Amino acid sequence: MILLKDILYKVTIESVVGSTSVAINNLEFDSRKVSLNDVFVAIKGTVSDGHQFIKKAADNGALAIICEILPNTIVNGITYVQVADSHEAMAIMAANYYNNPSEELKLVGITGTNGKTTVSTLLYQLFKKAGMEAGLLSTVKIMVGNTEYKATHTTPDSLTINNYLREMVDAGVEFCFMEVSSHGIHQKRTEGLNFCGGVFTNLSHDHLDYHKNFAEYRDVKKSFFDELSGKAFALVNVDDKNGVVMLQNTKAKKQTYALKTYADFKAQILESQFTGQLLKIKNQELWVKLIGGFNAYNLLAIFGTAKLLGLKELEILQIMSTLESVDGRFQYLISEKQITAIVDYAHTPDALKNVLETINGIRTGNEEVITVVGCGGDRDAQKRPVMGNIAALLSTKVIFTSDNPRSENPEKIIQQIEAGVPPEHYKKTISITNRKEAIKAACQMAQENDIILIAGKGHETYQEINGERFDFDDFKIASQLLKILNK
Ligand SMILES: CC(=O)N[C@H]1[C@@H](OP(=O)(O)OP(=O)(O)OC[C@H]2O[C@@H](n3ccc(=O)[nH]c3=O)[C@H](O)[C@@H]2O)O[C@H](CO)[C@@H](O)[C@@H]1O[C@H](C)C(=O)N[C@@H](C)C(=O)N[C@H](CCC(=O)O)C(=O)O
Ligand SMILES: Nc1ncnc2c1ncn2[C@@H]1O[C@H](COP(=O)(O)OP(=O)(O)OP(=O)(O)O)[C@@H](O)[C@H]1O
Ligand SMILES: N[C@H](CCC[C@H](N)C(=O)O)C(=O)O
Ligand SMILES: [Mg+2]
Repeated sequence: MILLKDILYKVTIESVVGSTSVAINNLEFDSRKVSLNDVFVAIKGTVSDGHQFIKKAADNGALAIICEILPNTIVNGITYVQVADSHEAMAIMAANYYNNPSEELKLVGITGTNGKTTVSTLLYQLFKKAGMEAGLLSTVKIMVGNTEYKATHTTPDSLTINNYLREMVDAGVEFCFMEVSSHGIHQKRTEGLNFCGGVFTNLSHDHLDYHKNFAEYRDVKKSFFDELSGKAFALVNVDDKNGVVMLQNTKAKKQTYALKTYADFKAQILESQFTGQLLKIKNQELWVKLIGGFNAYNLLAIFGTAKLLGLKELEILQIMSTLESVDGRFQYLISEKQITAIVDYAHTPDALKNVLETINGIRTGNEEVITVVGCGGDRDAQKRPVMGNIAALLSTKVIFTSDNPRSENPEKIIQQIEAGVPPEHYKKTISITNRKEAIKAACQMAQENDIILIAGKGHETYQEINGERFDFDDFKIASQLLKILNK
């Protein structure tokens, strides 16, 4: 039996109407999911305000309402708890409800604009290969040991997080690696969790639709490190100028990694090829299968984290050389006619630039680099012309197309991307709204040894148009088309 007052432990309460010594059933933040004796948390969202659904929750049988503003009508028999911040209250209550699972395993949060999925997934793989029980909360999937669940968010809501963490603890998981998105931090989805470490990958342009400006976006990320405990570690990339910003006010043990500057964990890239790269870490040379300078950073972050979590250096390096790239991250195939098709989740300017620079760095001759790219609808519109510019400057041919248009007009999105193309590069770009047709055109254009980059959707297996999701898989489509076209 769980009492309301037990899950309110550590919540900042402003006032209470009714008794908190009542036995509760579930905790919910969506009135539509409330049933008899549940607790409903009213949250001010980005689209609607949960306070408007308090009556609906009561009608559905809620026993207690947690809210920032008490409703005008108080129903007898329901307990109302007024809190300073519903998001925060829900996260703390969720942790209490599931008996604080984050304190029973080693939880590491990975944040930054790019690289979160890569770093957290590789850490999960590394720890499993080292014989540990591991868990993963990522954009691509959720893993509780070997059991896979579908992910809906990069960082799920606090109830979902704590639910999975409890399942992990019960399954004997010792280490959990989770992505911490800026939306997640801002909406306090990770509040009340006990992190034993935080990792910062990098910070560049994204989500300027949600955050007021870059400074706010940076400060939201920083607040994650501000809240780490003195027992935790904060491992940051100091080649990124915002790395030191993340460490400014943290109580955690400060640790750094870098390729270019002085740091606790350093690496050198000795050689780069299409099939991998040769790295030097701690005077040990190792061949890794992941390519690109950005992956050297990701691998160094993994090395540092694993070391800080107590694994032996040599074992870490041995396992690192066996790690495979994550689904939809520089996933490539070479066709019969020696055309290389690469699918990559680059959906930010920095990621697109890195991936194209990596491709250009390993080109051997005069191959064409044909980029197929778009930008998501209902997301940061400011990044569109910037990505258009990068695609045009770093490719020999570009086909602008749709990503997930969501509720927006796909042609308008493409026009905004095209606005960033310098006039002297107009000739090399075309636009084809239908993504499958765009990939087909790229496959038709490609000749022996050419490289096709299909960017933005990576592992996604759908395309969202007008609120509807259709089956769509960049990698499958490209491989089928290259076969059909006898390329
Ligand atoms: C913009 C955003 O982050 N939205 C998230 C937010 O929803 P919201 O604020 O829009 O909620 P709302 O619809 O306004 O509703 C407010 C409240 O009323 C409640 N409600 C609503 C209707 C009703 O009938 N009854 C009711 O009780 C809702 O349950 C909610 O508690 O809170 C919801 C619950 O946690 C999230 O599912 C939802 O994610 C949406 C689906 C989303 O697309 N989020 C993306 C942008 C996101 O979070 N992305 C980041 C990764 C980004 C990255 O790093 O690249 C992520 O971590 O996934
Ligand atoms: N360390 C890095 N620095 C810059 N770019 C990177 C880095 N790691 C990966 N990328 C690029 O960013 C893309 C997305 O990588 P990944 O999925 O690991 O990032 P993410 O932070 O999880 O993204 P999201 O915010 O969508 O969850 C990759 O496909 C690659 O192009
Ligand atoms: N986590 C990111 C993913 C973007 C992926 C891209 N394919 C798009 O749909 O914009 C977001 O939700 O903003
Ligand atoms: Mg991710």
